[in-house]
Amino acid sequence: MAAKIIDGKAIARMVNEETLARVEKLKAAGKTPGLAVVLIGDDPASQVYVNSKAKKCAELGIYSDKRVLPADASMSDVLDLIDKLNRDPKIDGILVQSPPPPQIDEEKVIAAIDPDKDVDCFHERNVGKLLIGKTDGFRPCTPYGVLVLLEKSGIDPAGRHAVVIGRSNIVGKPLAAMLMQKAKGANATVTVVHSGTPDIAKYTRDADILIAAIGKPEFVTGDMIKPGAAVIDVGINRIPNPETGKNKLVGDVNFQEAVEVAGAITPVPGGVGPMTIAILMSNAVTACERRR
Ligand SMILES: NC(=O)C1=CN([C@@H]2O[C@H](COP(=O)(O)OP(=O)(O)OC[C@H]3O[C@@H](n4cnc5c(N)ncnc54)[C@H](OP(=O)(O)O)[C@@H]3O)[C@@H](O)[C@H]2O)C=CC1
Ligand SMILES: Nc1nc(=O)c2c([nH]1)NC[C@@H]1CN(c3ccc(C(=O)N[C@@H](CCC(=O)O)C(=O)O)cc3)C=[N+]21
Repeated sequence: MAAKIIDGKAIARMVNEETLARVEKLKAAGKTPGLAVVLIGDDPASQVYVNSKAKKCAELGIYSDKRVLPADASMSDVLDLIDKLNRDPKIDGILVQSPPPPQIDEEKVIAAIDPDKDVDCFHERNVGKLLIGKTDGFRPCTPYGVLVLLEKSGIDPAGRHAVVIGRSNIVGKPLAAMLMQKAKGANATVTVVHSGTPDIAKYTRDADILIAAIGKPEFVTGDMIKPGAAVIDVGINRIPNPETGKNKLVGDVNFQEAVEVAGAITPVPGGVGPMTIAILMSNAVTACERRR
């Protein structure tokens, strides 16, 4: 039996509607939330993301300030810009598109962002708060997007075995922290597997909720999934499509196989991606509500 398809676009639309109402309330009080998106270099994939963020801002009435620095920008160019944006009263949120070019030390850039404007939730202060369960402010966009997808699909992680493939600072690690969190958290039993794990399938086959965030096209095959499990595919990979000669977008999960085994599954595109943007917008509005 084929799995239920979790519609990330529809759930993102629900989140965006709530965000729009919050924006309207702020505007009625004379406050317009503002988001700065910083892009260093001209990577085409990054440009697509940055433009879709600006477009969503426009749709929701959020002021957006897109700043593009040349690919050979220096560390001090970037830090000067961050400093300006930190002090700009119109700007509530700052996002620096990842990954930056090699001469830029991403860790230092993130550390320079005012934590109250850190809508990605990448700053060590916000990451630390997340880990100790003090999420009174921002939640990281993609991991929180995953939790909202589960919640709105009626899948409660409490007491279930959640297996996360990948341990990056922006997806796997914060997601594992949020899934295991007790108070106001998902209260799941969490296993994290990664490139240092021999026999990954041994763990994934026991997962009630399986989340793939590795950046390897169609890595998760049908035989790695427990029948009836919820499968959340975070991966965004562009691979050549021999039929059209162009690139196509695939996730970290072999959808064709997985859909036959899983109980519920997110597609790529139209799964986690739209949620990431929706939570980012919500965080920008939260930043405005808190700052002003
Ligand atoms: N939909 C969305 O909104 C978003 C999608 N993405 C996508 O999600 C994917 C993951 O992103 P991100 O976390 O940033 O990626 P990173 O490359 O930063 O991290 C990948 C993680 O997967 C692990 N890994 C890589 N290959 C394997 C393997 N063969 N077996 C087991 N583990 C492996 C790595 O292990 P190790 O730690 O040892 O290197 C690492 O922990 C990408 O496709 C990215 O494009 C990312 C952000 C948002
Ligand atoms: N500072 C920073 N913050 C990020 O949040 C961040 C980042 N850097 N660097 C790159 C990753 C990736 N990411 C995505 C956002 C939306 C979609 C998305 O909307 N995807 C659509 C498809 C879009 C397409 O067709 O390319 C979908 O899945 O339906 C995907 C990926 C955010 N990231």
